[in-house]
Amino acid sequence: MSKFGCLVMGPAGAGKTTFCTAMIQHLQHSRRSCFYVNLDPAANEFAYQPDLDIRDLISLEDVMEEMLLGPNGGLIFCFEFLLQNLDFIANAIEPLSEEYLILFDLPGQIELYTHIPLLPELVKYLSRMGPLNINLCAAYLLEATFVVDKAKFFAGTLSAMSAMIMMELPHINILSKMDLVKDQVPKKELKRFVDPDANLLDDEDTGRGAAEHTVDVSDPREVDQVMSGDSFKRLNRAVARLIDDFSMVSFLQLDVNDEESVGDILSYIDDAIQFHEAQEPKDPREREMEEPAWEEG
Ligand SMILES: Nc1nc2c(ncn2[C@@H]2O[C@H](COP(=O)(O)OP(=O)(O)OP(=O)(O)O)[C@@H](O)[C@H]2O)c(=O)[nH]1
Repeated sequence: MSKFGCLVMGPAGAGKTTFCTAMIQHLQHSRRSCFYVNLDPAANEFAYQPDLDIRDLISLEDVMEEMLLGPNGGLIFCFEFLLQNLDFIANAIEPLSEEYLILFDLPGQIELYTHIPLLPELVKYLSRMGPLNINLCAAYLLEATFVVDKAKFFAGTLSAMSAMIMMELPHINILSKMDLVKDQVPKKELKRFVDPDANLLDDEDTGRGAAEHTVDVSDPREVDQVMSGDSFKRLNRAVARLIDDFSMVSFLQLDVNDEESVGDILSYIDDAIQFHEAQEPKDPREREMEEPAWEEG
């Protein structure tokens, strides 16, 4: 029997927990079952108490105190500990039927999505490749307020791409907190961020025609000059073109105060994990054939 889930990812403060809350409410209104898993060992408050909470296994505060680690080292320790105690997740999830949507609320430390292999290892365990056999997708949230600063927006887009490459899961990118920008940024302009358009950066002074110069990276003054000058703008443009040329990233827009917007995102999640197909009644023999064979070790 398959299970269905969504990993909610994104930088600190992107609105992951708020999104999970809105999604739980929407699922409840639609009479659908939801299982909410908090995987952030530093989380504080929740509108909905998680059904499974990593803090019942290990808390970041205790780790930092006992191991004399900072917040980032502490988080890595917590995830390593979770990976050594996967029964903690399995015992809670194994009994769930395929009607449940399992929401995993992840921490906001960006390094988890960029260069530390802990999350891919967890994904492998949870997903169809592993014993829990969850049809998983990833929802990556980026704050819509980033559209005001185009370089920041493209840097955020790169982090979303990095997560896509690391997780190898069906992936949905979401511009969160749309309520904060929809009255400030014209709809037509916003559309250019939804399917990122490299020409956005051409709208600004891009320093075309600046003299080519090899930078001495050992000289902080030269590096400073580059980061605030023409080379930096050219680098931004090159990155934006790469994203645009390969149509690598596009965004859905989320306004958590608008039930329709939350419902639209849920439809994309359902499609990505093929939720509705699994709810159709099946011939028992067909069901048996679909069960993947998982071998221990
Ligand atoms: N206006 C507005 N504020 C939001 C929205 N979503 C989240 N916020 C606010 O943004 C802040 C961070 O929201 P969270 O949901 O805690 O973000 P998070 O990504 O879970 O944060 P971390 O767990 O620290 O990574 C809170 O103050 C929220 O009230 C939104 O859609 N609109």
